[in-house]
Amino acid sequence: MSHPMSQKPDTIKHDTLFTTPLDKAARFSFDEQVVACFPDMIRRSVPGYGQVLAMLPIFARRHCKYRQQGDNGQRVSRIYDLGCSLGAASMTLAGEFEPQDLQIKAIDISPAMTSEATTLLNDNYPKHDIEVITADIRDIELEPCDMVILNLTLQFLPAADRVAVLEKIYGALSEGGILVLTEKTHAFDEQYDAWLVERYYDFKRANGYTEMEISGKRNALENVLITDTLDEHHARLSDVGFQRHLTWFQFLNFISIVAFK
Ligand SMILES: Nc1ncnc2c1ncn2[C@@H]1O[C@H](C[S@+](CC[C@H]([NH3+])C(=O)[O-])CC(=O)[O-])[C@@H](O)[C@H]1O
Ligand SMILES: O=C(O)C(=O)Cc1ccccc1
Repeated sequence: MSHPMSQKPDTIKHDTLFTTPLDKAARFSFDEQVVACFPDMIRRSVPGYGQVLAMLPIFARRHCKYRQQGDNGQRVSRIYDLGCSLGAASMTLAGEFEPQDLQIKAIDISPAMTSEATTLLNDNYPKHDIEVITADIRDIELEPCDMVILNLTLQFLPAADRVAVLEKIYGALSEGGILVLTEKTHAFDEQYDAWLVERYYDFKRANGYTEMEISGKRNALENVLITDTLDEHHARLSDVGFQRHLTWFQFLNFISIVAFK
């Protein structure tokens, strides 16, 4: 399987966003500048990003049982990709399923992201039923579905809004369906956390980021990307009704949980 974002390599810019000193107060935002280098940025900044994506079709194969009614009346599996950015998760799924088997709804609040995601998904998978929607995932209603993907998205919502989004997902999932929740976390223990953060910066250095880029991005993400601990994630999933949820992936401070309906 080719990497989902390797389809248009000539148009992907190298991430140089934090190579020059910036206004210290500048907040990170998913604007056109980030969109242009996003595949490079996320690959170099998120340990295990490609490995997590590659497992999504494998999970879908086991948990999507064509229970939903498609727009044309036939049975399909409906999958939500919430905070889809450029649609990498949707792209990976489309690549492994026949067009008639899936209905994908990919949602992101950033118009710069959804505009580019629409082009990428339509160009690569014109026959698939993929709808890209520009919306806040806190506001939308979810239709009955078999799989929900929150790949590095919940961490960008205000902490107070996270329960309501997860409750909505729990309510929409069919029996046997799954939520895949991937997040950056922090460790409760300060020493473990310091170790993980330092090794994460080593990971970034190994991927070519300089000290200025690392500290610039850290400042820009302050109060924008707000991490929970792994325990907080599991407690919240229990609170909204999920009786079974398992950490299936961890790479430094990045984790992925599967929650079973
Ligand atoms: N309230 C919101 N509603 C909708 N979208 C939102 C909201 N808040 C933030 N976003 C969107 O969540 C995405 C987070 S990136 C996801 C990567 C992708 N899942 C991937 O598999 O490549 C992760 C990262 O950059 O670390 C951005 O596109 C935001 O616009
Ligand atoms: O780069 C970081 O520090 C991260 O936590 C990952 C990331 C990747 C892409 C956008 C925002 C955060």
